Amino acid sequence: MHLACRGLTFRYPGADAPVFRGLDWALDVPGLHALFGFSGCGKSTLARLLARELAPQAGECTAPPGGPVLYAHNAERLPGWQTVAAHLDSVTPAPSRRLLDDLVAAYDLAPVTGHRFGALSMGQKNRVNLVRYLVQPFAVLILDEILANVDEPMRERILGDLKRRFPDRLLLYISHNALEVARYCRRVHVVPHARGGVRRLRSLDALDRPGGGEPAPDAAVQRVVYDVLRAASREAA
Ligand SMILES: Nc1ncnc2c1ncn2[C@@H]1O[C@H](COP(=O)(O)OP(=O)(O)OP(=O)(O)O)[C@@H](O)[C@H]1O
Repeated sequence: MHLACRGLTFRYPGADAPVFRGLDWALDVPGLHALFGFSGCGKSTLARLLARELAPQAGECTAPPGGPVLYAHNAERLPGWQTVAAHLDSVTPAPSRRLLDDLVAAYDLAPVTGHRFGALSMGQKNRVNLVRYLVQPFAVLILDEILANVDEPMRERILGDLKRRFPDRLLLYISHNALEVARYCRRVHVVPHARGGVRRLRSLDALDRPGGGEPAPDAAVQRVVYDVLRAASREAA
């Protein structure tokens, strides 16, 4: 399994500098991974390149076999006039019916399935949007700030569930929460801030037990992630 970029160069029309300049990066194990970096470093741009919503000026992205690369983000809006149940029913393929019921229960959406999408809170909308993607066939699902406005216990519940439920598929989670990505993600792929374009990412393995054995305190875990991000950004500046 490989989700990869080779020699990826991308510049927005009219921009002074590229966001990526000859980026080489590969992700070769399934499970829940994270893309982490300061605001504006290029996480969403990379996600859209991987999902082929944007075309690079040079280089390419390759996806693993077994389905499309889907890109879910927190600004997506479903039809406001339809009930949640009607919408989820209409987009769920027959083999995923059971999965849909499980996810609605697990993510605490049962109380709002009879409501119109437009009448939901932001956190409820984002959970419905997430479920809508999880029931589709995919090889890779990119989750860009998909749990924004969802409370902490529910975020933890969902991230734990994603890890357990989809161990053989590739989920790439974009979040600004260092502790969350370090605790839940198999690898954290750190995107440095690089003025002339990002050339490489740093990948950190399972950070929840850096000392081996005992879980490390929250502050220590956060520090590891930010130390790597700052060092990579200094190097790339
Ligand atoms: N449509 C666009 N046109 C021109 N420049 C853009 C466009 N979208 C993003 N950019 C620029 O590209 C860079 C990377 O943006 P991107 O949205 O990928 O960052 P990000 O890491 O996802 O940020 P955040 O964490 O704030 O969501 C930023 O400098 C941004 O200003």
